[in-house]
Parts: sequence; structure tokens; C-alpha cells
Amino acid sequence: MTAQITVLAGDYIGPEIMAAGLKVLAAVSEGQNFDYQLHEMPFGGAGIDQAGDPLPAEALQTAQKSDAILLAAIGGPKWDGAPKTPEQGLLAIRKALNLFANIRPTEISPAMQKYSPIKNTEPVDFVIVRELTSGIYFGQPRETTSEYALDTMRYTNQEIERITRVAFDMAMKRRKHVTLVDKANVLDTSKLWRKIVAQIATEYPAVTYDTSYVDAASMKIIASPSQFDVILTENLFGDILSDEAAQITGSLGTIPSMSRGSNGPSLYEPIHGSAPDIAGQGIANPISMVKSVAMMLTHSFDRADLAKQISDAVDATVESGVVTPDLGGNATTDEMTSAIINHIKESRHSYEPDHV
Ligand SMILES: NC(=O)c1ccc[n+]([C@@H]2O[C@H](COP(=O)([O-])OP(=O)(O)OC[C@H]3O[C@@H](n4cnc5c(N)ncnc54)[C@H](O)[C@@H]3O)[C@@H](O)[C@H]2O)c1
Ligand SMILES: CC(C)[C@H](C(=O)O)[C@@H](O)C(=O)O
Ligand SMILES: [Mg+2]
Repeated sequence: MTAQITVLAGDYIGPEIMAAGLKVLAAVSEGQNFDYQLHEMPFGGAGIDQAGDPLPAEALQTAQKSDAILLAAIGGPKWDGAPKTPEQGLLAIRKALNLFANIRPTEISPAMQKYSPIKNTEPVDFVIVRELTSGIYFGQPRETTSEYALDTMRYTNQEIERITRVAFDMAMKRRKHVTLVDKANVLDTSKLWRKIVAQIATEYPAVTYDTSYVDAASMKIIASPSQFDVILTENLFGDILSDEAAQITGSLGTIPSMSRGSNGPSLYEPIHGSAPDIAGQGIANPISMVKSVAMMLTHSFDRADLAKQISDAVDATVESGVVTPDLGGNATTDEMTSAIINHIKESRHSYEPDHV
């Protein structure tokens, strides 16, 4: 079966890093019995420019029919104040595909250690499980008048339950520890999260469960990130904490993500944005996109073997110091991507029987 992949390159550095991700996908799948077909669609600002909508109907239909979606990044100053913004397109595709669970890993691999601003001695390897289709991003009522503006934070029991199960199921396959991050000393929604998560935690006796207020959690991510395994949190807190967590690896440009629902295609994207400040210079870090491709291979296509080849090649590349300026190097996006591809090819070559 040929894997059908929708490609949403988006805006500013979006197309630059998507090109890198697709080159790595082509290289890693060559001769590996993984066939795929790409469906490139305008989305975000590009959707507004080409089709008059950040989520053109054709892009949504194509995404719905595909096996997986790769998204790079959208948004930027060009569309500030547009009647419908690129960011609204992003929220709309998440909602339309019911992608309620957003998985954002932070790992400081031995190869990345030298780029980390944190002086940690223990290994750092945790995931943020962020609720993605509710909370203050979507709550009603929402309005702006000449006197005030209003956003609403709302969560239902069912929305909390389903994301909590994702987090605990994930913990069972990891170090069996879940931390709920909330603001239960102030917010009613957080109090509801605490009640429901505590109930569901009793179904997972093997998993240790604790809680942290979001202000303290943001400190702990810097001070002692090794204590975390699975961080479970609501939409807005997850957005903020995941950028902070990314930076302890050395750069926001290294972290991928997966967004999934109960069924249907999952979506894979870097956690960062379109980086207008560096777009067009060919210096965007491709790791976040390349690792998003690896997550797709594991979770949508059951090809953890190919994903491992990618992550080993990324580690070998950063180890060798071929890195973009965000990590303190002077490599271009293309140079870094080529280095990753060369490491994939070399590792295969070394497994081949002797040439005679
Ligand atoms: N999922 C998405 O598509 C997404 C996510 C976040 C922000 N955005 C949008 O992106 C636009 C820019 O937002 P912002 O500037 O606040 O955040 P940003 O994440 O685009 O950039 C923040 C900083 O990180 C740097 N950075 C990000 N990715 C990088 C990479 N791969 N390599 C090197 N450096 C990288 C940027 O240069 C910038 O200095 C906004 O329109 C925002 O709404 C989109
Ligand atoms: C662009 C924006 C709507 C988006 C979010 O807040 O979810 C982004 O920051 C992210 O982290 O994916
Ligand atoms: Mg964000």
C-alpha cells in the first residue's frame, strides 16, 4: 500500500524546513519497502494568498483522506490583521480532524548535551501531553467590544478524560510517572482537571502521579527537568511550557510534535512557528521538521526502524558540529540536511556485506 501524505509547507521558513524534511524522507525510505505519495496543499498564509482561506476546502479534504499530514509552520507579519489569519487555519484543521492530543517530546540526547544551556547531570527525557482542541483557544463566548475583550476557558469532563488516558497510556510505555500541570489554586477548570485526573489515576496503579502549579512547573523545567516523565496539561499552558522545554535542548528549532485524535490521520509538525526573522536566509534548523518526519514514520506507518535511522543520523550530525546558527554553528539548512542524509547512507553502507 502506498502511504498517502498531505504536505502543508506554510509560510516563511515553513517551505525551507519542509524541503529538508522531504529530502530526508526520500533518503531514508529508498530501498526500504516504504512507498509514499505526497499531496502538497496551500495552507496558512499561503492558503490565504492562493485560495482566499488559511484552510482551503481542498486542503482539508485532502488531509482528511490521507494517512498522515506533515505541516511545517504558518503565520507571520504579512497576514497581521487579515480577516481570517493563518493561525485560525491552524486551529481549524486541529478542530476539524479532532486532533485533541498533542505530544511534544523534550529529550537532551548525549549528542545534544553540549548545546544545552542547562547544567544537568541526570538524563532529560520527558513529553508534554497538551490538550489541543479546547480550553481558552476555543471557549465561547468570545468577543471584543469598545469597552472590553472576553475569552472563555471551558473544559468538559469528557475532554479531560480522553487526554488523561492518552497521558497515562503513554506513561505505561515510559517511566510510569505523570505530572498534571495546572493552576488549581485559582481556576475552576484546573480544579476539575485535578478531580478527573485523580480518578483516572486510580485505574493505573503502576503509574505514579503528582501535580504542579504551572508557575512552579515552569521553574522546575529549568531547575530540575529530569524529574519529569509525562507532563499532562491544558491547551494554553502546554503551548507556553513546550517552547520553554524546547529551549533547554539548545534551540526551539529541534522539537517535533504529533497531534492525534481517536481515529483518522495524525498531524506532525515542529512546535515552533514560521520564524520570519530568519526566513529567506537558508539558516533555519531542520531538526524539528526532520524529527517530525521520524515521528510520522513511527506512529502512522509503524516504521520505527526508519525513524531510528533518522534520529541516529541527527545525533551524529550535531555531534560532529554541523549545526545552524541557532545552535551556535555556521551550517546552512541545506548543509545540515545533507549531513543528516550522509549519515543515513553511511550507516547503511557499513551494514552491507563486503563488496568484492
Ligand atoms: N505551528 C505553527 O505553525 C506555529 C507555531 C508557533 C508560532 N506560529 C506563528 O509563527 C509566527 C512567528 O512567531 P514567533 O516569532 O513568535 O515564533 P517562532 O517560533 O516562529 O520563532 C521564535 C524564535 O525562534 C527562532 N526559531 C524558530 N524556529 C527555528 C528554527 N527551525 N531554526 C532556527 N531558529 C528558529 C526564530 O528565529 C525566532 O527567533 C507567528 O505568526 C506565529 O503565530 C506558528
Ligand atoms: C500558532 C499558534 C496558534 C500555535 C498554538 O498556540 O497552538 C503555536 O504556538 C503552536 O504551539 O503550535
Ligand atoms: Mg506555540
